[in-house]
Amino acid sequence: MSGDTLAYEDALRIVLGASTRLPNEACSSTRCLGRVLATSVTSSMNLPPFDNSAMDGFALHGDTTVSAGTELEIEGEHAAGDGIARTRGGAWEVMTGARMPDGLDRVIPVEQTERLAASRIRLLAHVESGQNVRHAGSDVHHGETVLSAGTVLAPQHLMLLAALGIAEVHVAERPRVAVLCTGRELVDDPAQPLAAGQIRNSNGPFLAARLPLAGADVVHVETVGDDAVAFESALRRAREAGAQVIISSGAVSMGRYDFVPQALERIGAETLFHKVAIRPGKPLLFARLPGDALLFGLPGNPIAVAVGLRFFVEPALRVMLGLPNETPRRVPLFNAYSKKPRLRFHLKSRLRIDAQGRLAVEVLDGQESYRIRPLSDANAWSIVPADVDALSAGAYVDVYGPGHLEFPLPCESAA
Ligand SMILES: Nc1nc2c(c(=O)[nH]1)N[C@H]1C(S)=C(S)[C@@H](COP(=O)(O)OP(=O)(O)OC[C@H]3O[C@@H](n4cnc5c(N)ncnc54)[C@H](O)[C@@H]3O)O[C@H]1N2
Ligand code: MOO
Repeated sequence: MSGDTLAYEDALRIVLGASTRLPNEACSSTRCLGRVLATSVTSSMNLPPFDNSAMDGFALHGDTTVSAGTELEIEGEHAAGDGIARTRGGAWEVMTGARMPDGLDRVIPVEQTERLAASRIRLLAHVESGQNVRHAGSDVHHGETVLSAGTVLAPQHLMLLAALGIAEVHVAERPRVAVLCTGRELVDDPAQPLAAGQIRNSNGPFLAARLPLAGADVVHVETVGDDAVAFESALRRAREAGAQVIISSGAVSMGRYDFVPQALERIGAETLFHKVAIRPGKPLLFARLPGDALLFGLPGNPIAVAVGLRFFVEPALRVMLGLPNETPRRVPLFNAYSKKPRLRFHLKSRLRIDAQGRLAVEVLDGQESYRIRPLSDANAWSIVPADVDALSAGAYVDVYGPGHLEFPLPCESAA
């Protein structure tokens, strides 16, 4: 506890303890981008599958070095894609990627040869055994483990799977998540003019856009007014859509219309905590619903929603996906920062390269939880722990990427 409010570390422990690993499923290797590999992948072939030429040139054989000046008959031509060819002791004209004719063990590039007649060459350089040959299995050998469980599949992994002819992999099921935004002030349709007191729903589109990047499948999105009955119906629809995690925004604080805690009590949910010693997002609520779906009641302010997603929901998604807890990067502060003690701060930040080419993190101006403009300039979060009140420029802070599967490397320099 921090004062009478739960410390972030304790709240996180509760979230992790309530989250369970999802089952695995088979996934076509052409459609597995971004999925988390559940079982390691082993190659059942050599890569390259056969000895082949690394150069356009001439394949030949020798017991030792074949010397410059040697003259050879050209027996034939062998291009990438050609099948078996057998030597009678001469040279074969080969193209890059061509299977090495049987019995030949080295390749001399065409520019190191001189054409004497239509079918005769002279070597202009020595050639050693194995020279310019890409041997079978030299990249991946049969039986080798090439990808380990927990790999988040990226395009380079799909390249490897394709090269190895692996059609299907086993991945963790994607957590199914629903998003419910509360507030009668909210307008969903961007074309609808705002009446007095109304605002546009920005939390809904943010969550719906971020969740797939965090490995989740968004199965239901709904906006409801300040109405506990409508909220309970929306919870039912979210669960009917198969949601294992429900994220709500708004109505968890102290106001007259902050009905989420009471609605949860009425449907028999178990509230695991309400209020955490953090800023922003202090009134955050976490509950287990009947039927076991988890509910994250995020405070309505947009940055409280962003922090709730990043530092509470995403750690739960990692457990569900079979990923270990995240380790932050330690990065020096570009600017000094001070705050009041007792709350852990999650700060909209920007990783930058300083004048000496070193990585630094800048805490952006405008940290209030209603200010979304600085979030659009941010590419990272930096953390100032509850027991720290002032940090000077150059002090190291924990830094997290914008999503648990993303870590930015800035390309622009600090002004
Ligand atoms: N007396 C107190 N008042 C407040 C406290 C407190 O401790 N005592 N905590 C403040 C903090 S911190 C936060 S955060 C907010 C959280 O309030 P709620 O979760 O009840 O959220 P709402 O009141 O529904 O909304 C807060 C704010 O966010 C705007 N909002 C809501 N949903 C959306 C959306 N989908 N898109 C864009 N903006 C949204 C809403 O209009 C409000 O301005 O409570 C403080 N008050
Ligand atoms: O938690 Mo609130 O988001 O500080 O405004």
